[in-house]
Amino acid sequence: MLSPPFPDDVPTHPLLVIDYQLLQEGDAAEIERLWEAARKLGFWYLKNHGVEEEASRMFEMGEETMRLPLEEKMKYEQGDDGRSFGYKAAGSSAVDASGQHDTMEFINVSKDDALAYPNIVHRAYPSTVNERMESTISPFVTKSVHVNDTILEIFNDKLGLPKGTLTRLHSKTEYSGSEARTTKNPPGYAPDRMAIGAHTDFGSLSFLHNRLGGLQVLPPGYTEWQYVKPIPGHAICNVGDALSLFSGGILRSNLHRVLPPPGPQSHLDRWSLVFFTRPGNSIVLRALVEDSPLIAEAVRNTPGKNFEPGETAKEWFARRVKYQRLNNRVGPESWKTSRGTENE
Ligand SMILES: O=C(O)CCC(=O)C(=O)O
Ligand SMILES: [Fe+2]
Repeated sequence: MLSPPFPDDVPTHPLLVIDYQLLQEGDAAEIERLWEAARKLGFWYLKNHGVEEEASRMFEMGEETMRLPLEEKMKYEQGDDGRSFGYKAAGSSAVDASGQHDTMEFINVSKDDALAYPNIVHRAYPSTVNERMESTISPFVTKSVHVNDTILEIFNDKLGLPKGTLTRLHSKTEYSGSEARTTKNPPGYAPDRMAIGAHTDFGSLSFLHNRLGGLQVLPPGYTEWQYVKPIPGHAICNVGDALSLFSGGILRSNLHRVLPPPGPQSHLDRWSLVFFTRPGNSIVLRALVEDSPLIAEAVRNTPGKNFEPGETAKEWFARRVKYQRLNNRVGPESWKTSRGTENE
């Protein structure tokens, strides 16, 4: 898919490029660079991840799904009770406290549903999803889980946690909010109109595939949003709230948002694809202070911060999704209720 280049006259933020191949080989210098990226910004590029073909097929699945009549897609809508799985129509969520609506549609497929197919764990999906569950979605999910698990194991060691701690919190045997998401944002909106509002991700790790620009980060100490330039073959990875809480804030869950693609890309449909790894539903989100002296020390050194929101991963996730939905909005306080680690 050839598209006009990302413009060179907009502010971009460089991310460290991490080589997944080297991570798998246990390369100490590469692990150190990943550790730096995850603590300082919480975002990095990942190359040599081996999921390019599966990602391309996921984009095809997304195109087939978004081409369905809106009425058909709405049969699989995520609803207002805080569930993410299913279809999210453009305009159903707020992008800020004023209640401005988002412009992006999603299809979210649960990891559990993809891997159990044709059995249903959580819910049913449109025909275009079902037709590609085995050929496209399940292989993408399986590979993405493996990439994120590899990174979680590295963080486990660097955080000084007993072996297998983070793996256990993201267990293969417990259902979770982990999901694959394909998004579409149509052209025609003002260049500064948010497609998705400023947020931190809700789970542990996000594995994002972008073709066009539009993703922006607000790096620590900055007051101006910066674009993250898409690089062919490079995924964009980031830390989410759950992992930030587990680590006592050592790992950074950074604010980001999506605008229309800048410059000559602005007249195109913008597609993106994410795999979100989230903890098992029953896992209580809190700093793992008893398991790691490093985490205990990090918490001691940031006395103003609350690393114990008193929610399970499922509750945290549902609250955040639910109160972003405009159907649940009663005022600016609804946006506040939907927040995670953003304001800390
Ligand atoms: O589309 C993108 O580039 C990012 C999407 C995102 O931040 C999200 O879905 O949480
Ligand atoms: Fe995000």
